[in-house]
Amino acid sequence: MKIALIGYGKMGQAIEAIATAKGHEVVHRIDLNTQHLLEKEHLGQADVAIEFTTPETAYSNILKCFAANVPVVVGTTGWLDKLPDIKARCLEQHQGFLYASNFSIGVNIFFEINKRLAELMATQPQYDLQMEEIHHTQKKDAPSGTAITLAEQILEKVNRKTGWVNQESSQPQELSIISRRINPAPGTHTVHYTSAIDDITITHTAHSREGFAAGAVIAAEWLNGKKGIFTMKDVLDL
Ligand SMILES: NC(=O)C1=CN([C@@H]2O[C@H](COP(=O)(O)OP(=O)(O)OC[C@H]3O[C@@H](n4cnc5c(N)ncnc54)[C@H](O)[C@@H]3O)[C@@H](O)[C@H]2O)C=CC1
Ligand SMILES: O=C(O)C1=N[C@H](C(=O)O)C[C@H](O)C1
Repeated sequence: MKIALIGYGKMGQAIEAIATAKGHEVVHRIDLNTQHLLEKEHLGQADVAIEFTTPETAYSNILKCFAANVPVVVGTTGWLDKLPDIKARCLEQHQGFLYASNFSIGVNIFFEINKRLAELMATQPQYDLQMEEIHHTQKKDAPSGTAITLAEQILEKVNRKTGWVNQESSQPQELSIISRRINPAPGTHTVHYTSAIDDITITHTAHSREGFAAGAVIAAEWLNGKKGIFTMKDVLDL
């Protein structure tokens, strides 16, 4: 499979190592100084694009993939206000698009555990809850995309929380997400349920970026040749 990497930073390089070890060919490494490679004549040479850039640039890069008729796997976080627009354009233009706030298999299993725990806690108002995410200091967005996914899953089930805030909160209806930036931290996410009697805590800790990169390559292999809007849940059949 011919891959165009859009964003050749920490994730782009980790993805290249895994993709080439699996026998794929990286035909473009697109970064700030090689923006001309986003044009259709170049990008169109790839079977699939993998986009890990910045919250400010993901949207226009995805549109370039649509224009070049190349399915795109997107891992960039912090741009979700534009997700409805991207989904609409994807369908209008008959393109392939797969976004995940976290590509690691472990986190996607953790998402399923989080949903089930929230379902059980929905009828147990004696438990309050709080979330925490820890990442390296170069991270641009807060809370993390993964934390937002976890919070949305919880809010769908636990009616005593009406929304999330990215700070400590004394308002019982607010789900507090605390963001910490410490080096080195590839990504740790925790959901704490606390009561006067006991606590239940679930945590996923990434030991490196390998899980995110391996998941992104699996997603690209799966998306190759497909049209439509997908997530990691489709890839892993969860
Ligand atoms: N969904 C997931 O599983 C994961 C998502 N991420 C997200 O991926 C994104 C990138 O993360 P890292 O690689 O760690 O960041 P990074 O800062 O190491 O790399 C980003 C790269 O994008 C480049 N870039 C900036 N604007 C660009 C443009 N217009 N076109 C092409 N390249 C451009 C930068 O020069 C830089 O090399 C972040 O939003 C992060 O939150 C990170 C890890 C896992
Ligand atoms: O920026 C990162 O590094 C990560 N970003 C993703 C997020 O925002 O959830 C996924 C992972 O936690 C690493």
